[in-house]
Amino acid sequence: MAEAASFAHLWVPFCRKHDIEPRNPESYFNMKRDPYKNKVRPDFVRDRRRVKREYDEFKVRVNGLPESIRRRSDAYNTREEIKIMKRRRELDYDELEEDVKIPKATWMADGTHWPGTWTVPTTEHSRGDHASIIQVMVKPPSDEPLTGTETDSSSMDLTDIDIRLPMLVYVSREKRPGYDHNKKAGAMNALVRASAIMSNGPFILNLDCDHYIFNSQALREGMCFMMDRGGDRICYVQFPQRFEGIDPSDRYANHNTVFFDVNMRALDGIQGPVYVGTGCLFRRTALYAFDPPRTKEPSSCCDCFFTRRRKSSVASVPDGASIEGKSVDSDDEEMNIALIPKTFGNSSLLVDSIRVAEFQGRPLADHPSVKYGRPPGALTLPRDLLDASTVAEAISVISCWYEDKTEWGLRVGWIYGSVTEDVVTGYRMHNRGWKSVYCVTKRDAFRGSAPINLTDRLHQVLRWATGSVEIFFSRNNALLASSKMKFLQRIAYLNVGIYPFTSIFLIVYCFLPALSLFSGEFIVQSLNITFLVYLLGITLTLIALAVLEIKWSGIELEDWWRNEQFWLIGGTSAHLAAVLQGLLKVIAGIEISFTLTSKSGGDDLNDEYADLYIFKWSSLMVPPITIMMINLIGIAVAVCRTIYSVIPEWSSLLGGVFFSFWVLAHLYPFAKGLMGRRGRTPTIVFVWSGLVAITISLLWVAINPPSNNDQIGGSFQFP
Ligand SMILES: O=c1ccn([C@@H]2O[C@H](COP(=O)(O)OP(=O)(O)O[C@H]3O[C@H](CO)[C@@H](O)[C@H](O)[C@H]3O)[C@@H](O)[C@H]2O)c(=O)[nH]1
Ligand SMILES: [Mn+2]
Repeated sequence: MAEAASFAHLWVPFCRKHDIEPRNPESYFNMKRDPYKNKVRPDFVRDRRRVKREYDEFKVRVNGLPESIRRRSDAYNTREEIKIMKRRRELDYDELEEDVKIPKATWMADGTHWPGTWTVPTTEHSRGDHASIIQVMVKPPSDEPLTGTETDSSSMDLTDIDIRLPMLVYVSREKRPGYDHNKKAGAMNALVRASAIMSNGPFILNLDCDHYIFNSQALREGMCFMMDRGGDRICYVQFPQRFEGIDPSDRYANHNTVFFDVNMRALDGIQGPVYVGTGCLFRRTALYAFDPPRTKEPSSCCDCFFTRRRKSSVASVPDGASIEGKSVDSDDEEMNIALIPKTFGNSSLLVDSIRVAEFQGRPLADHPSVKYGRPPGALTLPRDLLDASTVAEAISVISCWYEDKTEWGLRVGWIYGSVTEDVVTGYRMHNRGWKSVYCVTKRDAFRGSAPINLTDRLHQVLRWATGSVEIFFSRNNALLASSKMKFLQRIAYLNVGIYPFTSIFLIVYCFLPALSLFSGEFIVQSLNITFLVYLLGITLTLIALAVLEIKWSGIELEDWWRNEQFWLIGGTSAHLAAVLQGLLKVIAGIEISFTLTSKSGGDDLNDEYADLYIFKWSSLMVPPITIMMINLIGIAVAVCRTIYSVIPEWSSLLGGVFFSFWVLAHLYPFAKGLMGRRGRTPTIVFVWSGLVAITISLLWVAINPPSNNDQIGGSFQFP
């Protein structure tokens, strides 16, 4: 972090001077595009060369860190040992002659112990057992712009360039064995509290560790929504997730275009997109579980804070002053103060910051229609300097016990207890009546990496589906939504909870064509007019839906087809597993564990998409493999029968085989995934699925022996 912060002092002014995009040095320097296009400043070439060199040196230093930290720590540890030995000798202990045992500590450059995990982990210095850490890596900037100067030829000319950097703070919350740290949601909540005390920005951008900013102007676009008239009723602005490093054919629908360019856009027209965990700009007070302003029933739920807040802040410019001394009705006030530790915990700095954040997040009162606006100039007041006591308070709010007996994770902040904490967190806000906005920028706002091999992708989908099943069986089921949630939004959230259950029907549909080939009977016994009309109606609706989806969203037909394919692949494997796991959890109370989705590292220099071919066996693959096998066997059996029958009915065979092919076409990417790069599929896969397929086939034949008429494919005939 220190290395990055120091590089930033050169990098950020460089980006500002020459309008560099993206502002991620790694992807900027690896861009395939001509870096000199549209660049006119004559010193660009020199500056770029200089920065590139610094960046390369920075990378090499970072690579050398494990080694240099080890050497430094060894030196310090030896020094400590010598010190102790000397002291012993002075105290005449030398006859004991025993070895000095001191822990192999990891040391920082300033000669102190690293508070976090040590290279040789010990108690209080290991993963899951260490103190809170807050390090201010870049100090808060000045309030006034600070321009650079013209310097000697060796470095950059920064005249008229604002060289300020935003404050950068490293935060690692306290971890102790025996505490539930609530994974990402817990981490986010610690960050929300620490930042409330240290900077208290009224808006919070949240990015995953595998995402970066691709468009430095995206935030402004988000802010436009927040600051617009009525923008104070927006809880968050969600940007689409875009991915890099995905194989050009996007075999496993990693881009998720149908979700991000159809579903999310559609939701934008109702109450707003769901929160998808990253690339999201939040209003801080919405995270604090307040209702949006101007809700019809002000004291409907337990949000007494909001009532107080509104009453007291009509004309005041809060400047971090404490709640006391405000002209509010005293009864109300007492109740609220008593409630605060219960909701937000025992930090008065944190509680005081809430009102400031609310005030600063309001739209500018520059128009009569802006209610509770912020008077112009209110934000230009210089901010307080960071002092030691503030940092100490920030450290205390990221301790393990801080959330005890508070509402963090229950009502406030990111919600705990779900593997898809994001959906639940957003749902709670919509449920309070907040609106969200979907912001699709012309140039991608953020970009991230996604798991591109089959196994990791399936596990990712499994985790999402598991989260959905959990939501279905929890109080966050949209059936129990409040009246503040719009009707169609409720349907959408209901769908989020229900979709994994469709896997049950999907599985049946995938087996039916094969089974009808085995039995020689079509699924439908008699094709009457009513049935055909229904069938036609449904088919036309589906086609119309697809056409509209493609037309409105502007996605490619290929994207849509990939999505259909992966819907079936995920549906028959991950969704089914999620439903089973979810039922296990609800009925038997057996907990689910999941692993962090692995990233496409791109270590293989020869093949950019080497990860795509990684194959790890997973039991999730059994159902799709079985479906493929059975359908293939079904086709083979039907073809044989037709060939050897007295009067071969080719058209009816075609009718039956068509449906099997339809299923197989969906599973094609999956089959490709199984093959690996050079067909290195573990034999176990085929042994297992072969066994399962044969068992099912035999069972079917035993239960339902084929009828004697040689009509394979049943009475269904193609014209
Ligand atoms: O114990 C944990 C696990 C995860 N994370 C963070 O969570 C992010 C998401 O994890 P990842 O393995 O990348 O999962 P994805 O499937 O790529 O994530 C999607 O789905 C998650 C929940 O389903 C959301 O939290 C993510 O924002 C969303 O991008 C990571 O980047 C981490 O920053 C933690 O902080 N602590
Ligand atoms: Mn991710």
